[in-house]
Amino acid sequence: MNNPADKSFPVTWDQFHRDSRALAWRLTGMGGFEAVVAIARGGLVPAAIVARELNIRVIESVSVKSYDHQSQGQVRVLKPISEQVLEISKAGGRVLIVDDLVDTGATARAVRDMLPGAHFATVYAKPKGREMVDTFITEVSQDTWIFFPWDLDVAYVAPISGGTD
Ligand SMILES: O=P(O)(O)OC[C@H]1O[C@H](OP(=O)(O)OP(=O)(O)O)[C@H](O)[C@@H]1O
Ligand SMILES: O=c1[nH]c(=O)c2nc[nH]c2[nH]1
Ligand SMILES: [Mg+2]
Repeated sequence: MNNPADKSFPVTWDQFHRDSRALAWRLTGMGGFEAVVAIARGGLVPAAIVARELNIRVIESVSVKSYDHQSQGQVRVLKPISEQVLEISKAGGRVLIVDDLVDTGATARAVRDMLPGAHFATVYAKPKGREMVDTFITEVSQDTWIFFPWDLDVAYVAPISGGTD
């Protein structure tokens, strides 16, 4: 179980695009990947960006859910990986799994078990889960909650001094 995080790390669309591109750069030269598996929903956005940069056309998704707001529960698989992509991996083909972040590593562990030997990449990583990931771009502390642009809106924020004017 995760405690609600103390710190927040808001990410804009520009920053997320830049960080996802940086992930693609880091993955170049790691061998031609035949397919990308995006962990929906958060992994869909970086997977699209990475697949575009690395010219990968076979895109699969696996739907895994474990959080209600900031509380973690059991990892539930709502949509499995297709036989076609499992076969690519079993035949020795390189498969790239992409997610937006790894936190406790529970999601990554569940998906890794489905695709042993695949390369696992995330844009962000927290310390508890980073060992589960082969490649990531930015590490944040465990007590930080990352706010992704698709979960945000532009809103008023009170001054740092606490005053209202
Ligand atoms: O390392 P963990 O502790 O397992 O946490 C990381 C996972 O949690 C979030 O997904 P979530 O299950 O909230 O679903 P979503 O992608 O649809 O937002 C995030 O996108 C990762 O997939
Ligand atoms: O939007 C999110 N931000 C996070 O830091 C996080 N950790 C697990 N799941 C998460 N979702
Ligand atoms: Mg997710």
